[in-house]
Amino acid sequence: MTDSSSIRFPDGFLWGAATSAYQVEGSPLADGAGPSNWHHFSHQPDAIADGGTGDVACDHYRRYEEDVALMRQLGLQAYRFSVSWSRILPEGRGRINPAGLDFYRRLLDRLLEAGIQPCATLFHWDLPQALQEQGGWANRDSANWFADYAHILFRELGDKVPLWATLNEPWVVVNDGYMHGVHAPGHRSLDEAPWVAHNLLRAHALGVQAFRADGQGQIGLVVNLEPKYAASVGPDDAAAMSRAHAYMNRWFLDGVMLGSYPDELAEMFGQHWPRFDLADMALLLEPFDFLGINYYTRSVNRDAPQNPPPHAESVRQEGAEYTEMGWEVFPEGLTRTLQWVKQRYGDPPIYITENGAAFADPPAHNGRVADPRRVEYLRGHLRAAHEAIRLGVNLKGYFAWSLLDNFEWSLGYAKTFGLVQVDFSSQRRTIKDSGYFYRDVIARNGL
Ligand SMILES: OC[C@@H]1[C@@H](O)[C@H](O)[C@@H](O)c2[nH]c(CCc3ccccc3)c[n+]21
Repeated sequence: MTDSSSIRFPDGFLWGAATSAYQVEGSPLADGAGPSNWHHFSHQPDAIADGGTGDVACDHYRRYEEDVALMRQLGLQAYRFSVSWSRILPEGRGRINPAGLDFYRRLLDRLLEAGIQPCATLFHWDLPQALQEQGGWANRDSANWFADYAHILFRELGDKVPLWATLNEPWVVVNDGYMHGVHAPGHRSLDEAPWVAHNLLRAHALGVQAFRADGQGQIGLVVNLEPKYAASVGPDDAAAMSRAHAYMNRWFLDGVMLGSYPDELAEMFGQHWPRFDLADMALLLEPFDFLGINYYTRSVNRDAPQNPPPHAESVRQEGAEYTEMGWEVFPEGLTRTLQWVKQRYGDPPIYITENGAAFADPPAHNGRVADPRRVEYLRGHLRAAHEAIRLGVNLKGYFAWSLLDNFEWSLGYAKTFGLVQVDFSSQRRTIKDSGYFYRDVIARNGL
């Protein structure tokens, strides 16, 4: 039963949609670009579920003008995208590739002409392969490599970008790339993971300092958060929930907002947990302007001592609705998560920088794609976001994930999140019903 009462968001609330470079651009080596670690990883046998790679993706590198026209059709006020580091710096540092900068200048000019606010993420997982080969984020120098890259973007593109984010979801880089090995670089190392997390946050802080020196606009950090519940009232499951909460939700935010890491992490990593310099922890506290929160689902946890940290596993909920990712549809978790951030971290300005769902959409028919489950997912989560605003959360905007069906990392192209369907054999775009629903939400500034 959908609640039919109408709701209105505050004046000036920012409505957008999001993508990332490796997932939509294609042409990974065009015009002097260097390979990223995701280019390298996706070409490894069996790395990607359907054997997909980002070689073509949505061909956005060449079709960006058509895609900006789609954004206008949807009435987007903002567009969140990421910059491919290895287009700008083919070897990750040193020599700049002017053609790489020129692509993003063209994209930014089209967006500004269309009255769409660019929101640029500096790093959305695609590290230059040349830097991966020097240890990547496990190398303490990675923070400086990132700061130099950031400085170039602020200098070259800064006058066209009002909203910047340093990193997208450091937790996923650590968990999927260094703990479970299912994302680039495909490592499984309890010794590397804590250092990778730490160097990512050092990079974020040095990036913010570079921004303060010569950036314009606002800069933030984007994290994925998921409220954790206990599968039973027993102490073991409660402890598992607490470990899972520390591991996903508190690790990075405590680092940059409180200057410390949760004690549970040292406990669960044991002798693999390093001793971090106090000077480093002070650097992490470099203040930034907003928090980007990516919300999709919650998880219900039980104790799993045999698992790597956080020694927990999620339990499927009988009778609940799930997306194609196996993620429970749980909009109330968004309200709860936003309230938790407000209370724990001092009421920072927040953007929902990603929210969306993968459902098995039908092929386009007569120029239409019926995706009612995605419409209901978005409706429910927009209501939850509005409830958080009513409860006093300083929520400034919302970006739907994603503008386009795209490359869903290790799952390839089968999982579709787009407001717009992409037929990858023809590259034809078709706005789905959820895209038209979202267009109307933006036009009404509410439901
Ligand atoms: O999975 C959908 C999207 C990705 O396509 C985005 O690139 C990424 O920013 C993103 N993060 C999340 C939530 C965190 C997560 C990512 C991957 C696997 C499990 C959880 C969901 N998504």
